[in-house]
Amino acid sequence: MDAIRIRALSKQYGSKRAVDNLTMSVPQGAIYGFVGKNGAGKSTVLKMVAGLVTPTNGEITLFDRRDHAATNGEHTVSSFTVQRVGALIENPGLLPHMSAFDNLMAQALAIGVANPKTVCHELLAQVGLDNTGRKAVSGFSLGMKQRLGIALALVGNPDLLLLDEPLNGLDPEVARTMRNYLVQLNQQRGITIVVSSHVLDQLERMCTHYGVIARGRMVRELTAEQVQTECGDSLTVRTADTATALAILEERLHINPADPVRFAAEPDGSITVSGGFDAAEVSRLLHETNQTVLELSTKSHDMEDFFVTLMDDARTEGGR
Ligand SMILES: Nc1ncnc2c1ncn2[C@@H]1O[C@H](COP(=O)(O)OP(=O)(O)OP(=O)(O)O)[C@@H](O)[C@H]1O
Repeated sequence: MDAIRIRALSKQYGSKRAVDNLTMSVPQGAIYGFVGKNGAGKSTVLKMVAGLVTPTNGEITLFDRRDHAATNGEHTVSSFTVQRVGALIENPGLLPHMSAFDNLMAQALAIGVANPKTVCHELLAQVGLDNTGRKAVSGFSLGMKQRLGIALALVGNPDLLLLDEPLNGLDPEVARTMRNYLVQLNQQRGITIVVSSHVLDQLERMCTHYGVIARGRMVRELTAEQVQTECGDSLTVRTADTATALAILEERLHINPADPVRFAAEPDGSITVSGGFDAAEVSRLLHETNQTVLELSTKSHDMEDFFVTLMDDARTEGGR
């Protein structure tokens, strides 16, 4: 089951189309990295999923319940969404003169949580803020505020957590602790988490799935395994006779079932070999079959480059 399924979602602000016919699927149990440049539309999508912004058009289904739909500007958010979705989007909405505990209590009482004191004490301990006592939130560091923001989003014990750039501005050590905490929430409590970021590095070590958004459109969704495969090494083969070389490689190259070899004939006449290939075996095969080899070179695909290319993808559409 998908925790979130979005079809043809759009949001228009005056003449600005912030989200444009977007499709998105977040499997239940995933940690979904929502990647895009500043202004790509990440926050707007998350706000629509959380019911904070009304879509101009489209359909949002949460846990197979389509009670969160918008057509021609009409929008309803059910109590189901309010109860099952926790969100930290842009400003955590903290009450600056109150303590961390009182902030959590205010939220717990507002949404009618059972045993609010116990729940709030437990959450404070989980995010490492149980030693802050009566200290007002206005004196907290950014990292402490972000952690409190996450605790606030968790007060209602949601099944889906939406976090908009939660690691921004945190020093690397705090960001690492936060990442570990999110993975723990996901693995131990089964919470599906969507984390947006314009910095891939922040997501790399925790996500099971990725969605890349550019100019309000979903460019591509892929699993962490697919990213690994696409970012592995590839081999460029250029021979005097591309068609024959391709046929020989496809027929005779040893295929590893765990990481099958893939071939692509490129427009410039070269062949790209990716997956679990053995460059020495390719070379030997071409030599044995008397192919005239003009080029045989390996290329490493950097994950950062891979995502930056995807994030830039919409540029070629010539804007909107
Ligand atoms: N309330 C609004 N009124 C008008 N335009 C808006 C509004 N909210 C967002 N936009 C515009 O919509 C586009 C998408 O914004 P959004 O905040 O969703 O992007 P983002 O990917 O979250 O970027 P960032 O990382 O900078 O927050 C931007 O061009 C933004 O200026």
